[in-house]
Amino acid sequence: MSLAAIQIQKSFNNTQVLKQVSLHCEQGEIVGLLGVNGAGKSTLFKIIMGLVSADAGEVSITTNKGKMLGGIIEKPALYEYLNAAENLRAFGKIQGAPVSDAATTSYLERVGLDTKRSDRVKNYSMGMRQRLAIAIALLNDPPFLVLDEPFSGLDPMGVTRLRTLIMELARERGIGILVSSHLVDEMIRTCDRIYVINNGKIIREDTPRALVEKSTSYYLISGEHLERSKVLRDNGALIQGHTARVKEPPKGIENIIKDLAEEGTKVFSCVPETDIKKLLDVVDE
Ligand SMILES: Nc1ncnc2c1ncn2[C@@H]1O[C@H](COP(=O)(O)OP(=O)(O)OP(=O)(O)O)[C@@H](O)[C@H]1O
Repeated sequence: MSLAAIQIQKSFNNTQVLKQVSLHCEQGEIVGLLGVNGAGKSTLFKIIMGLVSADAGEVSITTNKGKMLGGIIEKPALYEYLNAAENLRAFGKIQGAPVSDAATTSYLERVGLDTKRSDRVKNYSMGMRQRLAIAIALLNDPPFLVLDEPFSGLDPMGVTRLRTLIMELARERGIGILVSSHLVDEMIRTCDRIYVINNGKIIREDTPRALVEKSTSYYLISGEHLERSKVLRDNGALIQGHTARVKEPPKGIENIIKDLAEEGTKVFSCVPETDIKKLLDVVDE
């Protein structure tokens, strides 16, 4: 089973916002669409969801399932004055597939929401809303999910939990997930494959590893007694407390980590300092 957008074109008021955009997502795969504000992510997802029509191109979903696609575009739309179970039942009715009490509980459990909670969703945090919206999108078990900027507005804990949920849905349930974001770090951590969109055009398709390499010049290394490290000094690192900012040398960051281990410096983490502009600049050259 696969989902594909093929050569999609779209203009608003004579301005082309999608230029021959093609992408695909297979079952169980998490595919990212990474781009800055206004790049065309939401428009493409709306076209894939059938909410907006394309001027040219086609969306193809090969599946034998009844409901092919579930999704959240922009902010999750929920009935504020209903509780979570009532929301699921209301959306089930709209989708023409009434949800039993047992199924309601199972959908809430699947997205990690408290099945006992009975107050209206008006009181819910952004993270809880996203989860409930995903439960609604999962009604009738579509093989594909489209999530537009699901991480926006979440606190760091909410981001981690949502990422875990997305990964579980893909790995354990085989759902193909298309997810958009303007955050390189989030895409790198979450996705199997990433498309970069700029000015309505897909300008690259990469693995997370390749994107880290292309979007990163500096790494933040956390560890113990970094100020005593000769390796960091020799590599011109800027050290502040337990953190050192170091430029990746031509021989690769992994060699600095290896040298630090040999030197006896304890390292807790090494995180790339990603910059989306580096991905866009390369193409502008
Ligand atoms: N209905 C519309 N009418 C006119 N212009 C539109 C419409 N919808 C989107 N656009 C324009 O299309 C371009 C792409 O917008 P889109 O919302 O797809 O970008 P995005 O990458 O999702 O951005 P963001 O991350 O800010 O949501 C923007 O210039 C936007 O102003």
